[in-house]
Amino acid sequence: MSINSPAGEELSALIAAAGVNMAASGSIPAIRRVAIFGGTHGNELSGVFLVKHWLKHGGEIARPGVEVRPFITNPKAVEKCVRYIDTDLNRVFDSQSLSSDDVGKLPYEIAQAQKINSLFGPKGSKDAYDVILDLHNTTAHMGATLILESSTDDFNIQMCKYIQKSMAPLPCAVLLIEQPGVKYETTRSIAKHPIGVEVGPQPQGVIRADILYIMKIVVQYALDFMQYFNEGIEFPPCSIEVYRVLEKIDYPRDDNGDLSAVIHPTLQDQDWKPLNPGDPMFIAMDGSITYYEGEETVYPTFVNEAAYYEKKQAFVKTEKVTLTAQSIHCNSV
Ligand SMILES: CC(=O)N[C@@H](CC(=O)O)C(=O)O
Ligand SMILES: [Zn+2]
Repeated sequence: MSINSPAGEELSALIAAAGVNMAASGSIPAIRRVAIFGGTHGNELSGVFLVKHWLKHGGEIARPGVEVRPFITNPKAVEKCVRYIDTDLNRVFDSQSLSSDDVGKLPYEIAQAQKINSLFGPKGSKDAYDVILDLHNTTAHMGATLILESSTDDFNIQMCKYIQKSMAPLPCAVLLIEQPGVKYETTRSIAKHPIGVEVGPQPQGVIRADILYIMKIVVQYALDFMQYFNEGIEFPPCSIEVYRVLEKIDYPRDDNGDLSAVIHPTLQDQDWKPLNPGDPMFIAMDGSITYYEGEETVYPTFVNEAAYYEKKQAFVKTEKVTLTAQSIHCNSV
């Protein structure tokens, strides 16, 4: 069938209606500005340590034709080794906080968010950085995890695929936090292609060499991917399995809001493993157990994350889904 035939025209119209642009398919500008954020939470020390290291030894993250800028995003929280001073920096990159002009009276992290947005954004604009890798640690047994905020960013899906292949046989999960109601306005969200790097388990205020090493190689593979992309390598269509966040689950609590049960031992450290209907979730001091009563198997993660007690979150339920990306290549080689 020729593309000029009436049937061909019909087909093109159908393809156009489906939102597929055949001519520009997968053609993306070169990556020119990349930021590596550490200390978004001041007590997650792998990212703080790596960013401080790279501020002195920039050669390790340098890539031809790319500005790679390491940056401590919450210096006061880093100094005090706390998650935040006034409010969680990784929740305040919404348009209202970013435009609030109560200068002088602003909570520290809101002022800091505005400063970061003017240096690396503005969020949603053409001047925003191309990629931001934001480095976090978790007290949960998640291993290496990449956090995606969009299921349709082909560049990021391809980058996740590349990092996963490079890490093997070490696992590298991908968590998709796109769900309305669960999604939050992250520091990295000001970039065109935001990626969270979450590695655990590591206690708050502690650095473990194994966790540090995993975080370091994830960043290096991400930079390698961007370099190959800029050099004109075409990445063929791919698919990745991701864990899509469904909902947060809180601990059982008493009338005062205090915990009345803790994570059950058979769920502790079992991030990414199936939780089936009837499986234990929590156990109280009298030995009574709260069971999972849903109908579907789910995959819990962020199980017993220390920072989430105040957020009323014992773990998040996820489901496994497949994301696909079309082939991508750089349009400015
Ligand atoms: C433990 C931790 O801080 N996790 C991050 C996850 C993310 O960056 O999306 C957060 O809650 O902001
Ligand atoms: Zn964090």
